[in-house]
Amino acid sequence: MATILRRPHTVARTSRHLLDAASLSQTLARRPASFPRPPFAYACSRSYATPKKSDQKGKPAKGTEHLYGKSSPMSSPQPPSSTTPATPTPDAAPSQPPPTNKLEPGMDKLSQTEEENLDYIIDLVKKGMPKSMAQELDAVASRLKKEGVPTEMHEVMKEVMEKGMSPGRAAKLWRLTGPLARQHVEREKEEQAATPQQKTSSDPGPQQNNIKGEEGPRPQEQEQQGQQQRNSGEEGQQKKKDGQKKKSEDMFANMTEIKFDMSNFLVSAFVAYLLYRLVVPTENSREITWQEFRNTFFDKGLVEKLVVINSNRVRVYLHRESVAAMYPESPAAQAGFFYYFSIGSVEAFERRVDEAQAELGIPSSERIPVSYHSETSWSNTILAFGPTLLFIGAILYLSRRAASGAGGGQGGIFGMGRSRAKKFNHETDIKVKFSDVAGMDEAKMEIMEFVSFLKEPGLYQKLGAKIPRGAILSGPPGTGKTLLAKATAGESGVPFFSVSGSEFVEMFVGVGPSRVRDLFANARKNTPCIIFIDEIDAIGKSRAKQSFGGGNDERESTLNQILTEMDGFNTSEQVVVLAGTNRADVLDKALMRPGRFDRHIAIDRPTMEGRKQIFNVHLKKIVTHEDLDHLKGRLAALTPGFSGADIANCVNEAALIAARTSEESVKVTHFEQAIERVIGGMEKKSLVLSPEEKKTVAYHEAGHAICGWYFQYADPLLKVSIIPRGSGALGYAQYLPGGGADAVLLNMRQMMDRMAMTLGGRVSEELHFDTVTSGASDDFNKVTRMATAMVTKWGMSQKIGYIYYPDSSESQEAALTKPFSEQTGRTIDEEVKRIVNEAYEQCRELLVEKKKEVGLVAEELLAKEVLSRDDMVRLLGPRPWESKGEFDKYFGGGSTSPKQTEEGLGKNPGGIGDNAPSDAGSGSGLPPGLARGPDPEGAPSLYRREQ
Ligand SMILES: Nc1ncnc2c1ncn2[C@@H]1O[C@H](COP(=O)(O)OP(=O)(O)OP(=O)(O)O)[C@@H](O)[C@H]1O
Repeated sequence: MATILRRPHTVARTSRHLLDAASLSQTLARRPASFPRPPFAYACSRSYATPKKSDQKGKPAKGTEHLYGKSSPMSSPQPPSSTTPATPTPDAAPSQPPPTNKLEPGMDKLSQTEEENLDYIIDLVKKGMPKSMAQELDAVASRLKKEGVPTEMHEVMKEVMEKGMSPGRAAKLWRLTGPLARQHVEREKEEQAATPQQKTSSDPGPQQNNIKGEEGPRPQEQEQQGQQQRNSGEEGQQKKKDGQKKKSEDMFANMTEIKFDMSNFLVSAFVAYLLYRLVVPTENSREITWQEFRNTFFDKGLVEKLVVINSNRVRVYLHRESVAAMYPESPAAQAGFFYYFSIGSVEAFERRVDEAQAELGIPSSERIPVSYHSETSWSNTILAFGPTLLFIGAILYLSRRAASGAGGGQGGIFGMGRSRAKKFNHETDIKVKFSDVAGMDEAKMEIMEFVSFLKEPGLYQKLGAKIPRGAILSGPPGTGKTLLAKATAGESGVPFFSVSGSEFVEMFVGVGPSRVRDLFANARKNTPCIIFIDEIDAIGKSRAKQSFGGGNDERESTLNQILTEMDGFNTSEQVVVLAGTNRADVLDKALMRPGRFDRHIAIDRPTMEGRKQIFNVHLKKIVTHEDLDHLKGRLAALTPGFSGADIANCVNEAALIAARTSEESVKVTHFEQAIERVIGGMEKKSLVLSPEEKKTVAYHEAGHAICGWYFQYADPLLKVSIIPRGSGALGYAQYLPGGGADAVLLNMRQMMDRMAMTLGGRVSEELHFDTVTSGASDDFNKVTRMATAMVTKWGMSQKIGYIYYPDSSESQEAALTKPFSEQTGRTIDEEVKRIVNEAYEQCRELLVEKKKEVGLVAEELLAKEVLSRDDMVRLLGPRPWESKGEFDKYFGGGSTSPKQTEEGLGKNPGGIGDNAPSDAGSGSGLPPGLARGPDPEGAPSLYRREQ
């Protein structure tokens, strides 16, 4: 016992084993609760009881044998041999054994039954334990037997035995175990102090065994033993006294150390037992039927009383002593075991009981008492409290997390207010350098200044120059804004905090500003450093615009906090704030003023040269044996309007396609397939067109192709296909934009040719079929938008003149009221119609003239599904107009004359049926900013800036 007490870890292990033992429910469930039967005489059995037949003893009542298989309600499974109690005899005295020890006042000796129960439980939990621990448990049991238990505890135990466990009784027992445990410890210590010699005796007690068995003696005990051996030898009396003094000090230390653990141990043992009883609830009760109840107990006069519980169950209280005498093997003879049966209604039950008693002729004075109880089961209680407990648990968990994570006032409730910014360590995480960012030389130049500021701040400060606080990088998605910011951190060798604007926005008020504060506080601790706020428009939208329709206070205060933090920077604090956005136009002006985001760096989609460089960066990462110079030029020419991210995606797609066909290296065809996929979407093999539909698509695409081939300012065709792609695009035609030349302006002729080419599909349908289809709606959309822009924005209509009318996407006023009068509106309509009609006439004229060629191309398309530029040259001869830019260099001949003009044209996948919102719809002739998907034209960039 003492050794358990000295070792908290041993106790912990013991407790764990107890719990383990309790969870062995499968095995244990089959074990009966073999509480010994109370050895009372069965004198209480009623006189009207059915005469006992000796041959019936221990057997089930007639007709009920089958109910329990081999066992009957009367039979009990084999109790554990170690605890099988002696069969009580009717005349056995129920009294306690004569006391051998004098008990302390307030202590009760355990009765024989209780001692046997204790032995049984100890046996139960000892299963699977190391021997040493089992011995410890035995020691606990023997002490309990020897010294008894407090009277109060004893009474509660009796109640539990009789009435079962209840939360109130459990709490009482819990409360009483603590003092008992302490008392045991003190006794143990006293005994050890009184008989020191016993420790060194040749017959070690269980405690000593435990020490050796587990871990060997502790240094203190080794010392004690050594000292005692010396004492028994020639050492003097003084040494002996010293040794004893030291030992008692040690004991005292141990005693104070283990008090808590001992009570823990007892409590755990108790809880383990409770758990066991919870897990194996059937051990104490068993359901029977009314017939079994009647035949086995009622008719034999064994029933003491009946308790109706919750109006649906009846608990049967038996005369245990009589049951034990009649059925010695039955669990019903054990204290605390009850049979119960279910009833439909209380009235029916009462009637049945009355009838049964009347049948047996029981006089009314001796009728079996029936009482009524309502009980809440433990499981119900747990279920009822479950949600509340879960809730409290969740709150505790969250608040602990907040307390541990916040590390101070910044955390706010549950750490909500802490910044979500990811910190990249400059030494390990940021490997990006400016050399990884291809193209955008001007942007790099501008941002380079921040690098030199972070590297050599003195250079600027000594001249009195104020260091710029930050820069906004704006541009379409995927153009490398984040990459550039990372490269800036990589080059300057400082930590980099990256956060998205949307991460400041939360449903709780005050979280946004709190996160901003936290972010900047973190940054200040790590100076010099760079903060990058991506998608800053999520919080930095113009406050004036937000207020329209209610506004958003939370977002506004987050923005205000950013402004304040940026103002609050000390000029010598080397924190640079970079922000990325796709919509610089919607940002609040206050963000852009000097002293905050001083610089505005626009990053546009890459030019031909930029694309070449980006391809160069990404091609290095994959295996290809192509001539890199030629390849990157060709691919750059094929991908006008692609952003850096599109290019990275294309290269990766190409590698995937090559891998799918188990190629050794990635070839040009793989890249071209990848580009087609990025532009037009996946081929839709599942979409099977009828022959008529296919013919219509072929003539539609042929119409576009012929226009592109013969109009001087239209885009030269590169490829045309009638394999459906993406969502809704039935045909697909790829045009080459001015040989890759990055044109920045579109003149009126180009626009007219583009519009005429876009209408080529429908005109071809009209010329070759009786009727037309719905597939050209997207073409009309593009043409209309371009014609409208010509009239309302580009001053290309004499009737409207040189006036700019913003559309609804550009200004809120325009969204509410048209910026022109009714009269002007009508004139605009007329002018748009006129321009579209002119384009139509131009197209029709050409296609009537080239009707034969349209037929040729369409038939070839029907046969081959895909036509390349070479096929077109084969069918139609060389294109009558010269190629532009580096077209011939990358795509071979096909044109008749040398370079002539510098124009930017786009691919036009505006095939029939691509009215659906597909990427393939990023068609020709769209005014800047109106195209969807990868912008096909280099040209419109100028217009975008003007808008
Ligand atoms: N100039 C470039 N050079 C090399 N790779 C680039 C370039 N631009 C973009 N990329 C590639 O595109 C990927 C995405 O770029 P990034 O995340 O920087 O775009 P972004 O402009 O920040 O986009 P968003 O506006 O959607 O946040 C990069 O990881 C890189 O692989």
